[in-house]
Amino acid sequence: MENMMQGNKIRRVAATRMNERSSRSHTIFRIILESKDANQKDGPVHISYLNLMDLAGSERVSLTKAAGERLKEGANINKSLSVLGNVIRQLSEGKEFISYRDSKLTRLLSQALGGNAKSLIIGNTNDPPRSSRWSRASLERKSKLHMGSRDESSRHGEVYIFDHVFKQECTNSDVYGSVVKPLVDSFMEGFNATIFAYGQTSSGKTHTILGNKTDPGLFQLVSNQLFQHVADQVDKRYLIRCSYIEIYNEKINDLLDKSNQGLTIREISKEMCCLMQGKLS
Ligand SMILES: Nc1ncnc2c1ncn2[C@@H]1O[C@H](COP(=O)(O)OP(=O)(O)OP(=O)(O)O)[C@@H](O)[C@H]1O
Repeated sequence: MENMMQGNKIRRVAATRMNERSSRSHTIFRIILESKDANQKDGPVHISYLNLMDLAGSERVSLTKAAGERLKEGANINKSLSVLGNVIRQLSEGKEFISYRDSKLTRLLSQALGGNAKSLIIGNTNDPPRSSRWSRASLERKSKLHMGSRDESSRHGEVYIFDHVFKQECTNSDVYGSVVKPLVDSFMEGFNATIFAYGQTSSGKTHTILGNKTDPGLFQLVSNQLFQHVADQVDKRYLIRCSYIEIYNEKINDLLDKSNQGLTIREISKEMCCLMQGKLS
């Protein structure tokens, strides 16, 4: 936890007209869980990944009045979010070719988005919203119409289905209990999972992931559940590894080690992946 907080100090943030501490990079906090049967010395090792993503917010220059370096950052943020949107659309339409390689963000997430990996997108919205379509009142009203379980919003032929719409006064723990915990349960059962905080600038994405003393964020809540689970499973042995990186202007920087900047992505074959999971040995 302390390392994570240290990492946040070197994450790129800057003041814009929309947010005094606006994230200028996407961050990926990744937990890798390795587990094996405590009674089987050479038994298989199961590996699963959980990514907690604090995406930088999409920006409109007309609102942020960005110029110079801020403008360049904003352009990179918008471009990578657009690639992420394309990838998610291609996956949901079952396309054969998925354009993972169009941005560092999607390259790093390729294993966590495809296959039988599970994803959850938490859409944060501003108050007042930039568009009435995304106002809390509008979403809450529709949520009530749909008995609070699923919500649909349709305009220009687009249909959005929400698992849940939360009220303005809800806490990170409310979000965690309703929609995040089931995903973390799957992760501990061996599925790869990714949770995105997504939305416009200054809509509270970083607050969702990091929280504060009175309203702990998802990072703290996931860690609590994970370590409690590990402590309860006496017949299993676990290894937990973490990484915390940012993608800033298409450059990957290690937030846990200041000297480790401009990292390159190395890909491993599917066979090697299976070997690592103890399926072929
Ligand atoms: N639910 C909340 N409770 C209390 N404060 C909040 C909440 N959501 C957001 N804030 C506050 O609003 C401000 C903007 O939030 P935050 O920085 O999390 O937005 P963001 O979506 O990550 O923005 P950006 O994309 O520009 O980085 C911060 O000062 C944050 O502490």
